[in-house]
Amino acid sequence: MQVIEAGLSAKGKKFAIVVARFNSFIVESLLDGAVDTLKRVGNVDDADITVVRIPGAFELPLAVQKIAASKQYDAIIALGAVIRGGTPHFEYVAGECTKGIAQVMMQYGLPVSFGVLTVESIEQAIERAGTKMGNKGGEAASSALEMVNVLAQL
Ligand SMILES: Nc1c(NC[C@H](O)[C@H](O)[C@H](O)CO)[nH]c(=O)[nH]c1=O
Ligand SMILES: CC(=O)[C@@H](O)COP(=O)(O)O
Repeated sequence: MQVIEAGLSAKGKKFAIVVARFNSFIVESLLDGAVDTLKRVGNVDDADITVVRIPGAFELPLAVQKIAASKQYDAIIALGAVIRGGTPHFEYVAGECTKGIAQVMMQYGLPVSFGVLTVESIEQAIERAGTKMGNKGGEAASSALEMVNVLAQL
């Protein structure tokens, strides 16, 4: 049996983090978690991390696509927070964001981590942005580190 798996150290690799500004009080904590994981777990240098800010989760796929097309990065981490309101708006924003990011990942064969919260309430968002349910930005960064290293072996 051959097993291909990889660690998380990715010194010398380049990462772009795309940050949606909508619900920024949550997303900034996801960004903190992602940067901390890249540096502390992945040994990634500060100079190898680029942060790109955009308006909202709906814009994430286009920004991610443009970054992937630049061929300057080994992985992209998409961060945002879509919080359900009183109308069906949530379904459209979250749906297009998810679908679009997945499409870019497949189109370019580049790891794109999905660090976008899609939650029912602000409380659920807070829990996932560095409190009792962990930090989903950090988890997305961890997935990006692992995928960069796994893909290098395939
Ligand atoms: N409601 C949320 C949005 N809405 C804004 C859209 O993402 C987009 O910026 C706007 O429609 C202009 O194209 N964005 C989030 O990130 N989170 C939300 O909960
Ligand atoms: C993404 C959303 O659902 C939310 O921000 C929009 O709120 P609403 O549905 O109350 O307009």
